Amino acid sequence: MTPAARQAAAIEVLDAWLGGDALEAVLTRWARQNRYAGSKDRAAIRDIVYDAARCRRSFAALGGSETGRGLVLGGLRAAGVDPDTIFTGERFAPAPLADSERDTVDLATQPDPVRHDMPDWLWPHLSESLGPDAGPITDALRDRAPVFLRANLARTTRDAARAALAEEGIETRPHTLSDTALEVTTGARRVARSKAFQEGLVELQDAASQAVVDALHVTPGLRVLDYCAGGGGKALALAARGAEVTAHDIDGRRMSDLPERARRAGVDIARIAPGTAGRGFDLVFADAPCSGSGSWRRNPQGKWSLSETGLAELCRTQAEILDEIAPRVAPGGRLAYATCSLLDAENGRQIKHFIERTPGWRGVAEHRFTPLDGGDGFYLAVLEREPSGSQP
Ligand SMILES: C[S@@+](CC[C@H](N)C(=O)[O-])C[C@H]1O[C@@H](n2cnc3c(N)ncnc32)[C@H](O)[C@@H]1O
Repeated sequence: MTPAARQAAAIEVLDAWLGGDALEAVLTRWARQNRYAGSKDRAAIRDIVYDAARCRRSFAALGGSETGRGLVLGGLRAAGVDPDTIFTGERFAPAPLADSERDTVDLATQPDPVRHDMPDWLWPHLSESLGPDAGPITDALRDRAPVFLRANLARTTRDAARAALAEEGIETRPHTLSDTALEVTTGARRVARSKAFQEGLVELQDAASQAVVDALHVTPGLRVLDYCAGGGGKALALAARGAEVTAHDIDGRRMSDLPERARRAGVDIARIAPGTAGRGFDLVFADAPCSGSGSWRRNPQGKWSLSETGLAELCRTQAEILDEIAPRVAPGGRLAYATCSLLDAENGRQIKHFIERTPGWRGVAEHRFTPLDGGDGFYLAVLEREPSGSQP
């Protein structure tokens, strides 16, 4: 496909997305209906579409309309590409620009939520949560996320994993966020098929997600309940550091890949049915459901689908989860609460309210990671239960 044909395909996909379909579903459908497109074409179209989804408002402003055509036009202008080289009207290319599409705007004159690609209602929450960093952090969410791997300490070291990947042509560099983190610099699309991955030397995991696990300072034999285990990314990292992990999730199906992932990683993780978590754990960890605002580089749809009522609902669920897990911590043990959110309502404020309403707990550590550190945005609070705590 020519560059112009790829942009035309992206216009079609974006129109379907703006019409309400999920981005991944539209991309899959487009590929099925256009089998002539090779893997390089599909990857290029995907990149165009995801860039436009991340930069929806600024591209729409630059392109003059919030349509697939407007987003693609705005994206070309943002990248400094002359749109007339793409909008040629030749076979498979988008139609030439109309006069009305030749007007351009200066992004610097646009309101903050447009310049930083955020919904209007969310901007005050972000400003309040991030202060003067709101602009730089939300701008970082407009970029593509790097691909990070976690060296699986249950099987190897970071240096050995790096060397094994390099033998397969996958180049990486250590990342400062975690002593297990590797950032892929070449060959990211080959990782999942590589021998190093298949043999469990590495896992795909964001670097800040790894840093969250590091900050839990797990020691071998520590009894950990991962209360919101989901696909098990953090459960696997905890087990690789020697913890005795019990994985729980309100939706047991979300943990269905965990046995296979644990086998590949060479670790044991006990899975329990929803609602059957016991008590007396040294550490109870809740990687809570959240807005996902720290990971909107990877899932840009999230920032447009989150609503004020949706956020309030998430905050209620997070408070309930904190109340559910607190009694499961042994006296003198720890509770850890994490989100991949940048919003104080889901993070510090949530913990402040928990400590206010729950006797017998004190905060011992708090960590905040933002995309400016390289990985996704994450929040972690670690609390300690008093040895003679008044919890039931
Ligand atoms: C952020 S994801 C977990 C990601 C996972 N820890 C990882 O590292 O791959 C949050 C998980 O919380 C689960 N969840 C939502 N509400 C819950 C609740 N009330 N109790 C337990 N789990 C819950 C969701 O099903 C989801 O799998």
